Amino acid sequence: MTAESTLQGTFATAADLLAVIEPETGGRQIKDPATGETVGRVAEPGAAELEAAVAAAKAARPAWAALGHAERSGFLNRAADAVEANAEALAELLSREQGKPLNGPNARFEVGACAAWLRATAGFELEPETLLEEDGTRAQLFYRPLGVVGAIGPWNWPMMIAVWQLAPALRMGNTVVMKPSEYTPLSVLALARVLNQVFPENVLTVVPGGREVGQALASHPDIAKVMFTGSTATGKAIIRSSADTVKRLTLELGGNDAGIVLPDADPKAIAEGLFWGAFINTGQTCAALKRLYVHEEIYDAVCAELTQLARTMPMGHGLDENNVLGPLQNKAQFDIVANLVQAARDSGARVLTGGNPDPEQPGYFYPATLVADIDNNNPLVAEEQFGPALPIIKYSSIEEAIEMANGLEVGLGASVWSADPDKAREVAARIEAGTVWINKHGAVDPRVPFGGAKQSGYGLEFGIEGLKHLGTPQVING
Ligand SMILES: NC(=O)C1=CN([C@@H]2O[C@H](COP(=O)(O)OP(=O)(O)OC[C@H]3O[C@@H](n4cnc5c(N)ncnc54)[C@H](O)[C@@H]3O)[C@@H](O)[C@H]2O)C=CC1
Ligand SMILES: O=C(O)/C=C/C=C(\O)C(=O)O
Repeated sequence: MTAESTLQGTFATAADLLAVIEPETGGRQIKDPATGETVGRVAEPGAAELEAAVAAAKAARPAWAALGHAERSGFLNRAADAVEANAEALAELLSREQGKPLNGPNARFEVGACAAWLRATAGFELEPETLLEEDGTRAQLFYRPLGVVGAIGPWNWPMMIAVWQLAPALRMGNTVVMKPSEYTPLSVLALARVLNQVFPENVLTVVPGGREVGQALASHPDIAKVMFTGSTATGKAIIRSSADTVKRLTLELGGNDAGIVLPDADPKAIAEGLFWGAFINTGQTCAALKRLYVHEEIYDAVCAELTQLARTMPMGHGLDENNVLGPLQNKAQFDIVANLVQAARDSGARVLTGGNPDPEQPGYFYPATLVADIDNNNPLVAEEQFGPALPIIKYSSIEEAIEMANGLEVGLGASVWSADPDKAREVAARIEAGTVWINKHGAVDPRVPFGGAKQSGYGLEFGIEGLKHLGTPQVING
Protein backbone atom coordinates (compact mmCIF):
# COMPACT_ATOMS: atom_id res chain seq x y z
CA MET A 1 0.00 0.00 0.00
CA THR A 2 1.39 3.43 -0.90
CA ALA A 3 0.22 6.94 -0.21
CA GLU A 4 -0.06 7.51 -3.97
CA SER A 5 -3.56 7.91 -5.22
CA THR A 6 -5.20 10.08 -7.84
CA LEU A 7 -8.75 11.13 -8.50
CA GLN A 8 -10.34 9.09 -11.25
CA GLY A 9 -12.45 11.82 -12.72
CA THR A 10 -15.53 13.48 -11.42
CA PHE A 11 -19.28 12.90 -11.51
CA ALA A 12 -21.25 15.81 -12.90
CA THR A 13 -24.76 14.83 -11.82
CA ALA A 14 -26.65 12.55 -9.48
CA ALA A 15 -27.47 10.35 -12.50
CA ASP A 16 -23.74 9.80 -13.10
CA LEU A 17 -23.34 8.68 -9.50
CA LEU A 18 -26.38 6.42 -9.67
CA ALA A 19 -24.98 4.78 -12.80
CA VAL A 20 -22.03 3.43 -10.80
CA ILE A 21 -23.79 2.51 -7.55
CA GLU A 22 -27.06 0.93 -8.68
CA PRO A 23 -27.19 -2.84 -9.19
CA GLU A 24 -27.34 -3.92 -12.83
CA THR A 25 -30.76 -5.42 -12.24
CA GLY A 26 -33.27 -5.55 -9.43
CA GLY A 27 -32.74 -3.97 -6.06
CA ARG A 28 -35.10 -1.99 -3.84
CA GLN A 29 -36.51 1.27 -5.13
CA ILE A 30 -35.77 4.42 -3.17
CA LYS A 31 -38.43 7.13 -3.46
CA ASP A 32 -38.10 10.91 -3.46
CA PRO A 33 -39.87 12.05 -0.25
CA ALA A 34 -41.08 15.20 -2.05
CA THR A 35 -42.79 13.46 -4.96
CA GLY A 36 -42.89 9.71 -4.45
CA GLU A 37 -40.95 9.26 -7.69
CA THR A 38 -38.15 6.70 -7.86
CA VAL A 39 -34.70 8.18 -7.21
CA GLY A 40 -32.77 4.97 -7.77
CA ARG A 41 -32.34 1.35 -6.74
CA VAL A 42 -30.22 -0.17 -4.01
CA ALA A 43 -28.94 -3.72 -3.81
CA GLU A 44 -29.83 -5.42 -0.54
CA PRO A 45 -26.90 -7.59 0.41
CA GLY A 46 -27.44 -10.43 2.85
CA ALA A 47 -25.49 -11.98 5.70
CA ALA A 48 -22.86 -13.46 3.36
CA GLU A 49 -21.99 -10.03 1.94
CA LEU A 50 -21.63 -8.58 5.44
CA GLU A 51 -19.31 -11.45 6.39
CA ALA A 52 -17.24 -10.83 3.26
CA ALA A 53 -17.05 -7.08 3.95
CA VAL A 54 -15.90 -7.58 7.55
CA ALA A 55 -13.33 -10.19 6.46
CA ALA A 56 -11.98 -7.86 3.75
CA ALA A 57 -11.81 -4.94 6.18
CA LYS A 58 -9.95 -7.16 8.65
CA ALA A 59 -7.47 -8.19 5.98
CA ALA A 60 -6.92 -4.57 4.89
CA ARG A 61 -6.34 -3.38 8.42
CA PRO A 62 -2.66 -4.24 9.06
CA ALA A 63 -1.35 -2.38 6.03
CA TRP A 64 -3.57 0.64 6.73
CA ALA A 65 -2.59 0.67 10.41
CA ALA A 66 1.09 0.39 9.46
CA LEU A 67 0.98 3.65 7.51
CA GLY A 68 2.28 6.67 9.37
CA HIS A 69 -0.10 9.32 10.66
CA ALA A 70 1.12 11.71 7.97
CA GLU A 71 0.26 9.25 5.21
CA ARG A 72 -3.22 8.61 6.54
CA SER A 73 -3.72 12.37 6.85
CA GLY A 74 -2.73 12.65 3.20
CA PHE A 75 -5.47 10.19 2.25
CA LEU A 76 -8.05 12.17 4.23
CA ASN A 77 -6.99 15.43 2.59
CA ARG A 78 -7.29 13.86 -0.85
CA ALA A 79 -10.67 12.45 0.16
CA ALA A 80 -11.76 16.02 0.98
CA ASP A 81 -10.54 17.09 -2.48
CA ALA A 82 -12.62 14.30 -4.02
CA VAL A 83 -15.75 15.41 -2.17
CA GLU A 84 -15.22 18.99 -3.31
CA ALA A 85 -14.66 17.90 -6.91
CA ASN A 86 -18.00 16.03 -6.85
CA ALA A 87 -19.91 18.39 -4.59
CA GLU A 88 -22.78 19.29 -6.91
CA ALA A 89 -23.53 15.70 -7.92
CA LEU A 90 -23.43 14.57 -4.28
CA ALA A 91 -25.68 17.44 -3.16
CA GLU A 92 -28.18 16.70 -5.93
CA LEU A 93 -28.43 13.02 -4.99
CA LEU A 94 -28.65 13.86 -1.29
CA SER A 95 -31.42 16.35 -2.00
CA ARG A 96 -33.41 13.88 -4.06
CA GLU A 97 -33.07 10.98 -1.66
CA GLN A 98 -33.21 12.73 1.71
CA GLY A 99 -35.48 15.56 0.56
CA LYS A 100 -33.42 18.45 1.91
CA PRO A 101 -33.12 21.55 -0.27
CA LEU A 102 -29.88 22.30 -2.05
CA ASN A 103 -29.89 25.75 -0.47
CA GLY A 104 -29.97 26.93 3.14
CA PRO A 105 -28.41 24.83 5.91
CA ASN A 106 -29.17 21.71 3.89
CA ALA A 107 -27.65 19.64 1.04
CA ARG A 108 -24.78 21.83 -0.20
CA PHE A 109 -24.04 22.75 3.40
CA GLU A 110 -23.90 19.02 4.28
CA VAL A 111 -21.54 18.14 1.45
CA GLY A 112 -19.34 21.11 2.38
CA ALA A 113 -19.28 19.85 5.97
CA CYS A 114 -18.08 16.42 4.75
CA ALA A 115 -15.03 18.02 3.13
CA ALA A 116 -14.45 20.29 6.14
CA TRP A 117 -14.56 17.38 8.62
CA LEU A 118 -12.23 15.23 6.50
CA ARG A 119 -9.71 18.07 6.25
CA ALA A 120 -9.91 19.03 9.91
CA THR A 121 -9.53 15.39 10.99
CA ALA A 122 -6.49 15.06 8.73
CA GLY A 123 -4.93 17.94 10.64
CA PHE A 124 -5.33 16.53 14.17
CA GLU A 125 -2.25 15.04 15.80
CA LEU A 126 -2.68 12.75 18.79
CA GLU A 127 0.74 12.70 20.45
CA PRO A 128 1.82 10.06 23.00
CA GLU A 129 1.50 11.48 26.48
CA THR A 130 4.36 11.14 28.99
CA LEU A 131 2.66 10.51 32.32
CA LEU A 132 5.68 9.92 34.56
CA GLU A 133 9.41 10.22 34.06
CA GLU A 134 11.50 9.29 37.10
CA ASP A 135 14.46 7.10 38.12
CA GLY A 136 15.33 6.44 34.50
CA THR A 137 11.90 5.01 33.69
CA ARG A 138 9.03 6.45 31.76
CA ALA A 139 5.28 5.81 31.67
CA GLN A 140 3.72 6.83 28.37
CA LEU A 141 0.16 6.69 27.07
CA PHE A 142 -0.37 5.76 23.41
CA TYR A 143 -3.54 5.26 21.37
CA ARG A 144 -3.35 2.21 19.07
CA PRO A 145 -5.82 1.33 16.30
CA LEU A 146 -8.79 -0.70 17.52
CA GLY A 147 -9.31 -2.88 14.46
CA VAL A 148 -12.41 -2.91 12.26
CA VAL A 149 -14.97 -0.25 13.19
CA GLY A 150 -18.66 -0.76 12.41
CA ALA A 151 -20.52 2.46 11.65
CA ILE A 152 -24.34 2.58 11.72
CA GLY A 153 -25.96 5.74 10.46
CA PRO A 154 -29.27 7.62 10.35
CA TRP A 155 -31.23 9.26 7.52
CA ASN A 156 -31.24 12.90 8.59
CA TRP A 157 -27.66 13.92 7.74
CA PRO A 158 -26.56 10.69 6.05
CA MET A 159 -23.37 11.92 4.38
CA MET A 160 -22.14 14.24 7.11
CA ILE A 161 -22.69 11.72 9.89
CA ALA A 162 -20.98 9.02 7.79
CA VAL A 163 -17.93 11.30 7.61
CA TRP A 164 -18.15 12.06 11.35
CA GLN A 165 -17.83 8.30 11.85
CA LEU A 166 -15.35 7.25 9.18
CA ALA A 167 -12.87 10.16 9.28
CA PRO A 168 -11.57 9.71 12.86
CA ALA A 169 -11.78 5.91 12.54
CA LEU A 170 -9.56 5.88 9.45
CA ARG A 171 -7.26 8.63 10.75
CA MET A 172 -6.48 6.39 13.76
CA GLY A 173 -5.58 3.40 11.58
CA ASN A 174 -8.82 1.42 11.74
CA THR A 175 -10.75 0.13 8.75
CA VAL A 176 -14.50 0.72 8.50
CA VAL A 177 -17.61 -1.25 7.53
CA MET A 178 -20.56 1.12 7.32
CA LYS A 179 -24.28 0.39 7.33
CA PRO A 180 -26.34 3.39 6.23
CA SER A 181 -29.98 3.94 7.09
CA GLU A 182 -32.37 1.93 4.92
CA TYR A 183 -34.03 5.29 4.08
CA THR A 184 -30.90 6.94 2.62
CA PRO A 185 -28.48 4.25 1.38
CA LEU A 186 -27.81 5.86 -2.01
CA SER A 187 -26.33 9.01 -0.47
CA VAL A 188 -23.84 7.00 1.56
CA LEU A 189 -23.01 4.59 -1.28
CA ALA A 190 -22.35 7.58 -3.56
CA LEU A 191 -20.19 9.30 -0.96
CA ALA A 192 -18.20 6.11 -0.42
CA ARG A 193 -17.81 5.67 -4.19
CA VAL A 194 -16.24 9.13 -4.34
CA LEU A 195 -14.05 8.55 -1.28
CA ASN A 196 -12.93 5.17 -2.59
CA GLN A 197 -11.35 6.87 -5.59
CA VAL A 198 -8.77 7.81 -2.98
CA PHE A 199 -8.74 5.18 -0.22
CA PRO A 200 -7.02 1.81 -0.65
CA GLU A 201 -9.29 -1.14 -1.32
CA ASN A 202 -11.43 -2.41 1.58
CA VAL A 203 -10.39 0.33 3.97
CA LEU A 204 -13.97 1.65 3.70
CA THR A 205 -16.90 -0.61 2.73
CA VAL A 206 -20.62 0.14 2.74
CA VAL A 207 -23.13 -2.65 3.28
CA PRO A 208 -26.70 -1.39 2.82
CA GLY A 209 -29.57 -3.04 4.65
CA GLY A 210 -31.93 -2.66 7.55
CA ARG A 211 -32.08 -3.53 11.22
CA GLU A 212 -30.81 -7.13 10.67
CA VAL A 213 -27.58 -5.93 9.07
CA GLY A 214 -27.16 -3.39 11.91
CA GLN A 215 -27.68 -6.13 14.49
CA ALA A 216 -25.22 -8.44 12.73
CA LEU A 217 -22.59 -5.70 12.64
CA ALA A 218 -23.15 -4.76 16.29
CA SER A 219 -22.67 -8.37 17.44
CA HIS A 220 -19.93 -9.42 14.99
CA PRO A 221 -16.86 -10.83 16.78
CA ASP A 222 -14.46 -9.13 14.35
CA ILE A 223 -15.91 -5.66 14.92
CA ALA A 224 -13.94 -3.90 17.64
CA LYS A 225 -16.07 -0.82 17.98
CA VAL A 226 -19.46 0.49 16.86
CA MET A 227 -20.13 4.12 16.13
CA PHE A 228 -23.85 4.78 16.07
CA THR A 229 -26.06 7.81 15.51
CA GLY A 230 -29.81 7.35 15.78
CA SER A 231 -32.57 6.84 18.29
CA THR A 232 -32.05 6.10 21.97
CA ALA A 233 -34.08 2.89 21.62
CA THR A 234 -31.73 1.55 18.94
CA GLY A 235 -28.72 2.69 20.97
CA LYS A 236 -29.92 0.50 23.82
CA ALA A 237 -30.38 -2.44 21.43
CA ILE A 238 -26.79 -1.96 20.21
CA ILE A 239 -25.49 -1.94 23.78
CA ARG A 240 -27.18 -5.33 24.25
CA SER A 241 -26.00 -6.77 20.89
CA SER A 242 -22.40 -5.71 21.50
CA ALA A 243 -22.18 -6.84 25.13
CA ASP A 244 -20.96 -10.39 24.51
CA THR A 245 -17.90 -9.17 22.62
CA VAL A 246 -17.31 -6.15 24.91
CA LYS A 247 -17.18 -3.72 22.00
CA ARG A 248 -16.27 -0.12 22.39
CA LEU A 249 -19.22 2.13 21.57
CA THR A 250 -19.76 5.73 20.63
CA LEU A 251 -23.49 6.44 20.84
CA GLU A 252 -24.88 9.72 19.56
CA LEU A 253 -28.54 9.27 20.42
CA GLY A 254 -31.74 11.23 20.33
CA GLY A 255 -32.10 14.54 22.09
CA ASN A 256 -34.83 16.98 22.95
CA ASP A 257 -32.82 20.17 23.16
CA ALA A 258 -34.09 23.03 25.31
CA GLY A 259 -33.43 26.72 24.68
CA ILE A 260 -33.86 29.25 27.49
CA VAL A 261 -34.43 32.89 26.55
CA LEU A 262 -33.56 35.23 29.42
CA PRO A 263 -35.64 38.41 29.93
CA ASP A 264 -32.82 40.72 28.77
CA ALA A 265 -32.59 39.13 25.28
CA ASP A 266 -33.57 41.22 22.26
CA PRO A 267 -36.34 39.26 20.46
CA LYS A 268 -35.56 40.75 17.07
CA ALA A 269 -31.82 40.12 17.36
CA ILE A 270 -32.16 36.47 18.36
CA ALA A 271 -35.10 35.46 16.15
CA GLU A 272 -33.10 34.19 13.17
CA GLY A 273 -30.69 32.19 15.37
CA LEU A 274 -33.64 30.63 17.18
CA PHE A 275 -35.42 29.85 13.93
CA TRP A 276 -32.51 28.03 12.31
CA GLY A 277 -31.58 26.41 15.61
CA ALA A 278 -34.98 24.71 15.44
CA PHE A 279 -35.67 24.36 11.72
CA ILE A 280 -32.25 23.45 10.30
CA ASN A 281 -32.77 20.50 7.97
CA THR A 282 -36.52 21.01 8.45
CA GLY A 283 -36.12 20.14 12.12
CA GLN A 284 -34.69 16.67 11.44
CA THR A 285 -31.54 17.15 13.49
CA CYS A 286 -30.70 15.46 16.75
CA ALA A 287 -29.13 18.63 18.14
CA ALA A 288 -31.88 20.98 16.95
CA LEU A 289 -33.77 23.25 19.31
CA LYS A 290 -36.91 21.26 20.13
CA ARG A 291 -38.50 23.17 23.06
CA LEU A 292 -38.13 26.84 23.77
CA TYR A 293 -38.55 28.39 27.23
CA VAL A 294 -39.14 32.17 27.07
CA HIS A 295 -39.44 34.57 29.99
CA GLU A 296 -42.94 35.98 30.38
CA GLU A 297 -41.77 39.60 29.89
CA ILE A 298 -40.72 38.97 26.29
CA TYR A 299 -42.82 35.89 25.48
CA ASP A 300 -45.24 37.64 23.11
CA ALA A 301 -42.44 39.53 21.33
CA VAL A 302 -40.40 36.35 20.73
CA CYS A 303 -43.50 34.51 19.48
CA ALA A 304 -44.29 37.37 17.09
CA GLU A 305 -40.74 37.56 15.66
CA LEU A 306 -40.55 33.79 15.14
CA THR A 307 -44.01 33.67 13.55
CA GLN A 308 -43.10 36.38 11.07
CA LEU A 309 -39.91 34.53 10.10
CA ALA A 310 -41.56 31.11 9.83
CA ARG A 311 -44.16 32.51 7.41
CA THR A 312 -41.47 33.81 5.04
CA MET A 313 -39.40 30.63 4.67
CA PRO A 314 -40.08 28.91 1.33
CA MET A 315 -40.79 25.18 1.55
CA GLY A 316 -40.88 22.88 -1.46
CA HIS A 317 -38.89 20.50 -3.63
CA GLY A 318 -35.23 20.50 -2.69
CA LEU A 319 -33.96 20.96 -6.23
CA ASP A 320 -35.84 24.27 -6.54
CA GLU A 321 -33.14 26.80 -5.59
CA ASN A 322 -35.72 29.05 -3.88
CA ASN A 323 -36.57 26.61 -1.12
CA VAL A 324 -34.92 26.38 2.28
CA LEU A 325 -37.35 23.94 3.94
CA GLY A 326 -38.09 20.51 2.48
CA PRO A 327 -40.29 17.51 3.24
CA LEU A 328 -39.96 15.12 6.13
CA GLN A 329 -37.80 12.26 4.97
CA ASN A 330 -40.34 9.49 5.45
CA LYS A 331 -43.97 8.78 6.21
CA ALA A 332 -43.27 7.48 9.74
CA GLN A 333 -41.59 10.77 10.65
CA PHE A 334 -44.38 12.80 9.03
CA ASP A 335 -46.96 10.91 11.10
CA ILE A 336 -45.03 11.42 14.35
CA VAL A 337 -44.92 15.20 13.82
CA ALA A 338 -48.51 15.51 12.55
CA ASN A 339 -49.92 13.47 15.44
CA LEU A 340 -47.97 15.36 18.11
CA VAL A 341 -49.05 18.76 16.76
CA GLN A 342 -52.67 17.64 16.46
CA ALA A 343 -52.64 16.32 20.04
CA ALA A 344 -51.17 19.62 21.25
CA ARG A 345 -53.88 21.54 19.42
CA ASP A 346 -56.56 19.25 20.90
CA SER A 347 -55.18 19.93 24.37
CA GLY A 348 -55.80 23.67 23.94
CA ALA A 349 -52.34 24.84 22.88
CA ARG A 350 -52.29 27.73 20.36
CA VAL A 351 -50.82 27.06 16.90
CA LEU A 352 -49.24 30.38 15.86
CA THR A 353 -48.37 29.29 12.34
CA GLY A 354 -48.22 26.04 10.38
CA GLY A 355 -49.86 22.91 11.69
CA ASN A 356 -51.95 22.31 8.58
CA PRO A 357 -50.21 20.24 5.91
CA ASP A 358 -51.76 20.64 2.47
CA PRO A 359 -53.56 17.34 1.68
CA GLU A 360 -53.29 18.09 -2.06
CA GLN A 361 -49.49 18.40 -1.97
CA PRO A 362 -47.68 15.16 -2.76
CA GLY A 363 -44.81 14.16 -0.51
CA TYR A 364 -44.24 14.46 3.22
CA PHE A 365 -44.34 18.24 3.49
CA TYR A 366 -45.18 19.62 6.90
CA PRO A 367 -45.07 23.42 7.32
CA ALA A 368 -42.87 25.19 9.86
CA THR A 369 -45.06 25.14 12.97
CA LEU A 370 -44.93 27.19 16.16
CA VAL A 371 -47.07 26.22 19.14
CA ALA A 372 -47.61 28.63 22.05
CA ASP A 373 -49.39 28.45 25.43
CA ILE A 374 -48.44 24.81 25.76
CA ASP A 375 -47.92 22.85 28.95
CA ASN A 376 -44.44 21.52 29.64
CA ASN A 377 -45.82 17.99 30.04
CA ASN A 378 -47.48 18.00 26.64
CA PRO A 379 -46.05 15.18 24.45
CA LEU A 380 -45.03 17.76 21.80
CA VAL A 381 -42.63 19.12 24.44
CA ALA A 382 -41.70 15.93 26.24
CA GLU A 383 -41.05 13.66 23.21
CA GLU A 384 -38.44 14.02 20.46
CA GLN A 385 -40.67 15.11 17.57
CA PHE A 386 -37.72 15.41 15.12
CA GLY A 387 -39.47 17.69 12.67
CA PRO A 388 -40.46 21.29 11.87
CA ALA A 389 -42.46 22.05 15.01
CA LEU A 390 -41.36 24.18 17.94
CA PRO A 391 -43.35 24.40 21.20
CA ILE A 392 -42.78 27.69 23.07
CA ILE A 393 -43.28 27.53 26.83
CA LYS A 394 -43.63 30.58 29.10
CA TYR A 395 -41.66 30.77 32.36
CA SER A 396 -41.49 33.33 35.14
CA SER A 397 -38.35 32.42 37.13
CA ILE A 398 -35.00 31.09 35.94
CA GLU A 399 -35.21 28.29 38.51
CA GLU A 400 -38.43 27.11 36.88
CA ALA A 401 -36.87 27.28 33.40
CA ILE A 402 -33.79 25.28 34.43
CA GLU A 403 -35.94 22.66 36.14
CA MET A 404 -38.05 22.23 33.01
CA ALA A 405 -34.96 22.12 30.75
CA ASN A 406 -33.42 19.40 32.94
CA GLY A 407 -36.64 17.45 33.39
CA LEU A 408 -36.13 14.84 30.65
CA GLU A 409 -34.01 11.70 30.43
CA VAL A 410 -32.08 13.02 27.42
CA GLY A 411 -29.48 15.79 27.25
CA LEU A 412 -27.72 16.24 23.92
CA GLY A 413 -27.62 20.02 23.42
CA ALA A 414 -29.21 23.13 24.88
CA SER A 415 -28.86 26.90 24.53
CA VAL A 416 -29.19 30.08 26.57
CA TRP A 417 -30.04 33.40 24.93
CA SER A 418 -29.20 36.71 26.63
CA ALA A 419 -27.74 40.16 26.05
CA ASP A 420 -25.24 39.28 28.79
CA PRO A 421 -23.11 36.25 27.76
CA ASP A 422 -21.62 35.93 31.27
CA LYS A 423 -25.06 35.62 32.80
CA ALA A 424 -25.95 33.10 30.09
CA ARG A 425 -22.83 31.05 30.89
CA GLU A 426 -23.86 30.86 34.56
CA VAL A 427 -27.21 29.43 33.53
CA ALA A 428 -25.51 27.11 31.00
CA ALA A 429 -23.39 25.53 33.74
CA ARG A 430 -26.60 24.33 35.43
CA ILE A 431 -28.06 22.59 32.38
CA GLU A 432 -27.68 18.83 31.96
CA ALA A 433 -26.56 18.56 28.34
CA GLY A 434 -23.39 17.60 26.47
CA THR A 435 -23.17 21.02 24.78
CA VAL A 436 -24.78 24.29 25.84
CA TRP A 437 -24.56 27.02 23.23
CA ILE A 438 -24.82 30.73 24.04
CA ASN A 439 -26.89 32.85 21.63
CA LYS A 440 -26.78 30.09 19.00
CA HIS A 441 -27.95 26.50 18.78
CA GLY A 442 -26.59 23.37 17.10
CA ALA A 443 -23.39 24.95 15.82
CA VAL A 444 -21.02 21.99 15.61
CA ASP A 445 -17.35 22.34 14.74
CA PRO A 446 -14.82 19.61 13.88
CA ARG A 447 -12.39 21.00 16.47
CA VAL A 448 -14.87 20.98 19.36
CA PRO A 449 -15.88 17.69 21.06
CA PHE A 450 -19.56 16.76 20.80
CA GLY A 451 -21.51 14.12 22.68
CA GLY A 452 -24.56 13.55 24.81
CA ALA A 453 -25.34 13.58 28.51
CA LYS A 454 -27.82 11.20 30.16
CA GLN A 455 -29.65 8.96 27.63
CA SER A 456 -28.41 11.01 24.67
CA GLY A 457 -25.42 8.70 24.56
CA TYR A 458 -21.75 8.48 25.43
CA GLY A 459 -18.36 8.76 23.80
CA LEU A 460 -17.19 12.02 22.26
CA GLU A 461 -16.92 12.86 18.57
CA PHE A 462 -14.70 15.48 16.88
CA GLY A 463 -11.33 16.95 17.70
CA ILE A 464 -8.49 15.27 19.54
CA GLU A 465 -10.95 13.94 22.14
CA GLY A 466 -12.91 12.30 19.33
CA LEU A 467 -9.75 10.63 17.98
CA LYS A 468 -9.05 9.13 21.41
CA HIS A 469 -12.40 7.31 21.19
CA LEU A 470 -11.21 5.59 17.98
CA GLY A 471 -8.07 4.19 19.58
CA THR A 472 -7.35 1.73 22.34
CA PRO A 473 -5.22 3.28 25.07
CA GLN A 474 -1.93 1.53 25.82
CA VAL A 475 0.49 2.46 28.59
CA ILE A 476 4.15 1.52 28.24
CA ASN A 477 5.75 1.79 31.64
CA GLY A 478 9.38 1.21 32.39
N1 LIG B 1 -29.94 11.20 16.75
C1 LIG B 1 -30.23 11.33 15.47
O1 LIG B 1 -29.50 11.95 14.74
C2 LIG B 1 -31.42 10.65 14.92
C3 LIG B 1 -32.52 10.38 15.70
N2 LIG B 1 -33.58 9.75 15.16
C4 LIG B 1 -34.74 9.51 16.03
O2 LIG B 1 -35.06 8.15 15.91
C5 LIG B 1 -36.41 7.98 15.52
C6 LIG B 1 -36.55 6.76 14.65
O3 LIG B 1 -35.80 6.91 13.44
P1 LIG B 1 -35.10 5.64 12.79
O4 LIG B 1 -34.56 5.92 11.47
O5 LIG B 1 -36.04 4.50 12.88
O6 LIG B 1 -33.85 5.50 13.76
P2 LIG B 1 -33.16 4.18 14.24
O7 LIG B 1 -32.39 4.52 15.45
O8 LIG B 1 -34.14 3.07 14.33
O9 LIG B 1 -32.18 3.81 13.03
C7 LIG B 1 -30.89 4.33 12.88
C8 LIG B 1 -29.99 3.26 12.29
O10 LIG B 1 -29.92 2.12 13.13
C9 LIG B 1 -30.22 0.94 12.40
N3 LIG B 1 -30.83 -0.02 13.32
C10 LIG B 1 -32.15 -0.12 13.65
N4 LIG B 1 -32.31 -1.08 14.58
C11 LIG B 1 -31.08 -1.60 14.83
C12 LIG B 1 -30.60 -2.59 15.73
N5 LIG B 1 -31.41 -3.26 16.54
N6 LIG B 1 -29.26 -2.84 15.76
C13 LIG B 1 -28.43 -2.16 14.95
N7 LIG B 1 -28.83 -1.20 14.10
C14 LIG B 1 -30.14 -0.91 14.04
C15 LIG B 1 -31.12 1.41 11.28
O11 LIG B 1 -31.14 0.48 10.24
C16 LIG B 1 -30.47 2.74 10.94
O12 LIG B 1 -29.33 2.53 10.11
C17 LIG B 1 -36.77 9.28 14.84
O13 LIG B 1 -38.13 9.52 14.92
C18 LIG B 1 -35.97 10.28 15.60
O14 LIG B 1 -36.67 10.68 16.74
C19 LIG B 1 -33.59 9.36 13.85
C20 LIG B 1 -32.52 9.61 13.03
C21 LIG B 1 -31.37 10.32 13.52
O1 LIG C 1 -25.76 21.59 13.26
C1 LIG C 1 -25.48 20.90 12.28
O2 LIG C 1 -24.82 21.33 11.34
C2 LIG C 1 -25.97 19.52 12.22
C3 LIG C 1 -25.99 18.74 13.30
C4 LIG C 1 -26.51 17.39 13.19
C5 LIG C 1 -26.58 16.55 14.22
O3 LIG C 1 -26.02 16.82 15.37
C6 LIG C 1 -27.28 15.25 14.11
O4 LIG C 1 -28.40 15.22 13.63
O5 LIG C 1 -26.71 14.25 14.54
